[in-house]
Amino acid sequence: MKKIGILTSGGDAPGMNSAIHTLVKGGKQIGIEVLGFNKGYQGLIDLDYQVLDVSKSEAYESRGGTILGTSRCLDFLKPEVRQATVAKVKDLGLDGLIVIGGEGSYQGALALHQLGLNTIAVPGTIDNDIANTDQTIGFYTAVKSVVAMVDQVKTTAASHEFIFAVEVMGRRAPDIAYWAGNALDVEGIIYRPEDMHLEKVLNQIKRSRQQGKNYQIFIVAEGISSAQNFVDWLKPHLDYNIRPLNLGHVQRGGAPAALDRLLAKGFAEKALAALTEGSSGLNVAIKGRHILLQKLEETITAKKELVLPYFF
Ligand SMILES: Nc1ncnc2c1ncn2[C@@H]1O[C@H](COP(=O)(O)OP(=O)(O)OP(=O)(O)O)[C@@H](O)[C@H]1O
Ligand SMILES: O=P(O)(O)OC[C@H]1O[C@](O)(CO)[C@@H](O)[C@@H]1O
Repeated sequence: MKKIGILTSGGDAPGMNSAIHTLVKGGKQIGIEVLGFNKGYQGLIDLDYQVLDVSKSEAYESRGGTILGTSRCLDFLKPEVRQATVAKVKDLGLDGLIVIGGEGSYQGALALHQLGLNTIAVPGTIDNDIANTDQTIGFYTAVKSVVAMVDQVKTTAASHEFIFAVEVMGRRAPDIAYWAGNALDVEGIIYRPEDMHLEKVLNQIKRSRQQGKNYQIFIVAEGISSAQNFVDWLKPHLDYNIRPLNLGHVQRGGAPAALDRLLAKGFAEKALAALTEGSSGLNVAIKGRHILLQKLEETITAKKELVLPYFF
């Protein structure tokens, strides 16, 4: 094996650069050239890449985002585009590819494997929306950011006796809402459709006020409701002021937490070893303290669980 490619796809996630650096450094150590395709699958289609060296990847290793850029590439959804792309990258002499991304990117990685390009996927998304792995790269950092931002809004909430509906990211999975909401002392976490239950929410507010707390926080997973929609729904039934707060893309920013850097390094080492041994159609994952390889086809169809890092 002489030449491999790597790309980041879907939303960026803090820790992607740590994974990239580990792959570049690891590749160098075993004499493999590492091409970084720019802007996700778009770079693969256009053969738009950079030859990565350790001095560059090292400089960005501790930063958020991705030095390769990323995209949501609609062209890659077309089977004929994927087929032509595989032919082109094989002509380029590429022996294999590592895709770092979320659930959608996994679908793309599986398609490439089925077309005969050796491909390994690495879970990189703040959403933690991939089945059969405890965490994805970027998730810890996003939860940490959400907790810090909600802590920050508490003082103004208390001063004005406001209720805040705080919308957090997670299109297909409410993990950020669930973890951050449990880490914080909030009145409610709206992470399932049944949590939009008027009587339950009003009781949560009443109980909190009776206990002497003069502000309330509801964490709302974006897949269930927007902050504004939650406010519009609740406001007619309240005697208190309520405000929407959509935390938005700041959740994807910032430097990766140490745990995300560790995870990224472990994932990248495992993925590189698998690719260089000739494996394909696999993804890396973490279960408990073990980094594992799994079949992409099974991961994509498996049911995603929602769990905290411990059990009560
Ligand atoms: N079914 C599919 N077949 C082939 N490629 C796909 C498929 N679904 C998604 N992709 C490719 O993967 C890209 C990223 O997918 P998507 O936008 O869903 O983000 P993601 O990887 O799930 O990350 P995030 O969780 O951060 O949003 C898409 O833009 C597309 O190029
Ligand atoms: O940046 P975009 O394309 O608006 O995507 C936002 C989506 O990406 C994610 O942040 C995941 O990367 C989701 O939580 C969110 O719904």
